[in-house]
Amino acid sequence: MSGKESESLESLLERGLQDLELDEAKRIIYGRSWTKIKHSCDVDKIAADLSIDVQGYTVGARIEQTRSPRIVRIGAIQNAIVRKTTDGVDDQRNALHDRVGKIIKAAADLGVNVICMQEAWTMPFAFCTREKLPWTEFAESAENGPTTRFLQKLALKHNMVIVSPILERDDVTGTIWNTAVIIDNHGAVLGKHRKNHIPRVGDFNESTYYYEGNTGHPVFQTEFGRIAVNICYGRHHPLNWLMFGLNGAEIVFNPSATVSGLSEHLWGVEARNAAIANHYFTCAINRVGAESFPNEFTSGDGKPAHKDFGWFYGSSYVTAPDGCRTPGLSRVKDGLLVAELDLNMCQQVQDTWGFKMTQRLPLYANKLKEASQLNYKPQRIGRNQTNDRETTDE
Ligand SMILES: NC(=O)NCCC(=O)O
Repeated sequence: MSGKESESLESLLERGLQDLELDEAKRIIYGRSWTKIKHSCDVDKIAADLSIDVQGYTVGARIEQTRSPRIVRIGAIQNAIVRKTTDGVDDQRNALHDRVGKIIKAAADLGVNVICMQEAWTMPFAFCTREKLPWTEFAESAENGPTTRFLQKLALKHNMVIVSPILERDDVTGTIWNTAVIIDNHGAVLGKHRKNHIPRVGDFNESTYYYEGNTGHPVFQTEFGRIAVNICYGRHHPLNWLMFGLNGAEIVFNPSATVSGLSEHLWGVEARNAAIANHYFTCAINRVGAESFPNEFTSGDGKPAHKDFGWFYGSSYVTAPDGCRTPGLSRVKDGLLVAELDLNMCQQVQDTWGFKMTQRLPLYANKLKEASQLNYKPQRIGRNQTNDRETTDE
């Protein structure tokens, strides 16, 4: 590799494998393959005009006798920041509104019913700096801020549900939260969800800005299915995914911001496993590109002072309840992923595998209550492993 970021896992596979071998490799990695959507409009022109990676896939469920298919098209937008981090806050946010607004329009042309952007899509992921200004000025009201106002018009115009992960400034307390705002297809703010699990890893110094969320695990009932949002670091917590499932989610969006060298080998595992374990669709979305900040920072992890976060590797993808996933979007380009799915698959897979029947919630509820007590005694059997070696002065 010439030191340049590789385009995608798929492009690497396609360079090394041909035809049947390539199909077999993808079958082993991704499971039953999704079929490319045959769009009526000129997708290549959309991709060229916007300079984005546009991919569209469809997966069907079995036809039932007593229920019609519940076909929904979901969209994921991944994008780099548009302006420099040293530009004005309003200029940076407006440039992102303009860029993402064009991609939302393209998604509408491609028939998307529900769309989700990446985590904190209206700003650079500046939480690495631990600086309060100007970054906290990106925080805005979930219900009445400029971003929600901007998207409400688009949601109504395109008859589209929009999931907008932003930095929220609580209207009453003035506190800041990492929040996903859900706007329904009539332009109304349906509600919001605040990020449940806040990282303290690498340069992800988010706990400097906001606390763990206090909105629980809401599932939003929309005309295009029951949706929920698991924001980034929450993807590492299976109980977080579980609760959205217990609340009846059919699609869980995972808007994220994460970098190569930290999480890329986990990226294809966690949202995919959540879909399998909870019998719902997941949509993992990651931003792309590198973001450099004016002042050097360190994060107490031994790395020398630096001004950037590393490479946000995109690679957004969708997984069906049966564990079959789409290829990922580009690692290096802005992108729009369209996935057409039949929500009936959730119940069909649940009936086939039965995890909601076999998951033994009362057992684990009791065990978790015990394990969360300060005086918890781990259930261990057998001899203690003696780790202490004889030390000899040589
Ligand atoms: N935004 C965020 O929570 N990132 C934490 C790092 C990771 O989860 O990969």
